[in-house]
Amino acid sequence: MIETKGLRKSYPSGKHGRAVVDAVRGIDLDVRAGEIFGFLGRNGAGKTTTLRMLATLIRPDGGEARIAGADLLADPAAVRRRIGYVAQGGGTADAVTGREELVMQARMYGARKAEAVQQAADAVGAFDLAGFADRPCGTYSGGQRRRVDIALGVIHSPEVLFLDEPTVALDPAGRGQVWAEIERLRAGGMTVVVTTHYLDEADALCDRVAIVDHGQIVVEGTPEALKREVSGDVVLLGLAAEEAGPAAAALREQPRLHRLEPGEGGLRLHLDDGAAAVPQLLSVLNGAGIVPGTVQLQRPSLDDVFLARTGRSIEQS
Ligand SMILES: Nc1ncnc2c1ncn2[C@@H]1O[C@H](COP(=O)(O)OP(=O)(O)OP(=O)(O)O)[C@@H](O)[C@H]1O
Repeated sequence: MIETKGLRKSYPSGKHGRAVVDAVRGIDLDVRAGEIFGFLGRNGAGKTTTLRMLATLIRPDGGEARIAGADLLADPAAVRRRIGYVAQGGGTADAVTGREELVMQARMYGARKAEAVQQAADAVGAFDLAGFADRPCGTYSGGQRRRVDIALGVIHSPEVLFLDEPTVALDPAGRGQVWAEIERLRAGGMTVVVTTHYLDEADALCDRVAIVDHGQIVVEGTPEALKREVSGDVVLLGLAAEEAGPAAAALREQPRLHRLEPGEGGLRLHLDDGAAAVPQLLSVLNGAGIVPGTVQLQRPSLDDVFLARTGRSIEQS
């Protein structure tokens, strides 16, 4: 549905604009129809610039892209008709009601007056906006406003929707509502590309993700596959202080074990395939007369993937 090759963009920077910032340095993407694709990266990694290029808002300096069958550089107007774009922070005005915004948006896409009113009414129903659609947008909660933003982005039934940080600054309930809408759109067959730096959300909701760093994709895949590639799980054994030494001695030769260290009221074991290893560990400990008070298995998260692939956590700029 979206294929890009070597997409790049630089901006002039410095006092006289002579220096350049290479914001996007050659991005290859292959987003499939009907998937939620997550674009993950730190502030300044190049996510917004990439999205804005794909949404025809800025022209790439180089590379090529096809979106929903149309060529981005040769026929941006065709691309524009087939996509929706919701900017970071959206575009609603405080004094205007959600319904009025929806009608104006439908008109902008060429609908006649009556048709636009009907499309706005349909959107109010589909996005469950009836409770507030006739109040000015300035009175909405963050989550309500974002739902109106998304409804505006899809008023013309695009094939692809680009969402830039749709859940930033929302409380957990608002984030949940926004993701529920995104999932509903996907269930209706829409392809959704979303940037976020909430890795837990991306893990739970994206079919595939790409991690972007310094304007380039460093890795791409399903959250599951990426997490599997980060070697090893962690098993935490809760042990009495006097048991930790003998337990460490008994476990040191375990085949799947990479590292063993004291930690969190017992021992912390780094090993492959923790779920399979746990019964064996318990049986070895049992043989040494030790029964751990607690056993906890920690699988790698997308944060671990991010750290392993970029050398820093997503929170560090
Ligand atoms: N109009 C501009 N002029 C100059 N530099 C820019 C411009 N827009 C973006 N940049 C720079 O390009 C780089 C990439 O910015 P971009 O906004 O794409 O990153 P991002 O990953 O979306 O970050 P964020 O999550 O903070 O929005 C940054 O170094 C940014 O400062």
